[in-house]
Amino acid sequence: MAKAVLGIIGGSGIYDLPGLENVTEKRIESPWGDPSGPLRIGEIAGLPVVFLSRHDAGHRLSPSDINYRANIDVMKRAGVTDLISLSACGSFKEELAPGTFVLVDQFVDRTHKRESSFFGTGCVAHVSMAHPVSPRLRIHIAEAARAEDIAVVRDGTYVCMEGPQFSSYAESMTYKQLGYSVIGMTNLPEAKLAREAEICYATVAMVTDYDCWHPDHDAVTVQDIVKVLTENAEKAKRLVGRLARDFPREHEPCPIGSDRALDSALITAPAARDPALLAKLDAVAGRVLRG
Ligand SMILES: CSC[C@H]1O[C@H](OP(=O)(O)O)[C@H](O)[C@@H]1O
Ligand SMILES: Nc1ncnc2[nH]cnc12
Repeated sequence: MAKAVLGIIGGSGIYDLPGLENVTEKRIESPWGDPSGPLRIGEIAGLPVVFLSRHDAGHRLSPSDINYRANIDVMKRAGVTDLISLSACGSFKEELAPGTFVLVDQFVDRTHKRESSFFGTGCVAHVSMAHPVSPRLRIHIAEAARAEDIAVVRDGTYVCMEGPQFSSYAESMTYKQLGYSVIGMTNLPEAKLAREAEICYATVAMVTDYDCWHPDHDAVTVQDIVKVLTENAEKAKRLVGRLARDFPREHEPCPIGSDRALDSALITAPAARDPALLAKLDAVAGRVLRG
């Protein structure tokens, strides 16, 4: 069995991972372009942990400008088997108040400017996204949260909007009426690409606001979000510390096959494959392409 390597992508408010020990900062080259920044590679309680700040230091990158393909590719090159996103989000449910952590199990894609596949002309693949989140990872996160006395909601649907503007009132009401739980701007391209790269993925969606649907709350502003972020970030770091301490040292096979997603996904005949694209796919799909 492969050694488990835990990847953490930090979103808004999480630009570093205190508690990471023996850290080396590494800039891994990717054929997909520049990742958000260097990887911080270290360990927590002996477990290898790789951290990447999604928006980079100083929140330099907007959600539409993040190179999600390069980010997932370098995580794969660093050996990450299990990837957790720590993300800020707005809430569509009264009971999911700011400060609540939601372990989402479904995503809805409302983005339109993202490169969210490694595959294309010269090597076509269709992976399943029926269950985008690795159930085992969600269970481990929920157990770590219980041990740390951090309240989490164990399921929910995250709608990923393009942004960077927040939703209009009509959009917010529509998503609420459709029964979605939370909204953000970043997680769906990551979930899709992680699946293609056969990395187990889970999201900790940390509620910062009620978007703009709530009659008793003003429309969301960055200032409001930042106030809640600091508190959420402190809890998230505690959660990750516990998760890493208790995480299995061997990668557990994913019950829904996230880590074997390419077994039945490639459709382009070997003779029709483009060698240049195959070269770029070396890290994410080498397992199946090399045979
Ligand atoms: C700072 S508010 C909007 C911003 O926050 C979320 O970022 P992340 O998912 O990286 O935590 C949201 O997706 C937007 O990018
Ligand atoms: N209301 C909201 N909409 C989109 N992304 C968010 N991130 C945090 N709050 C958000």
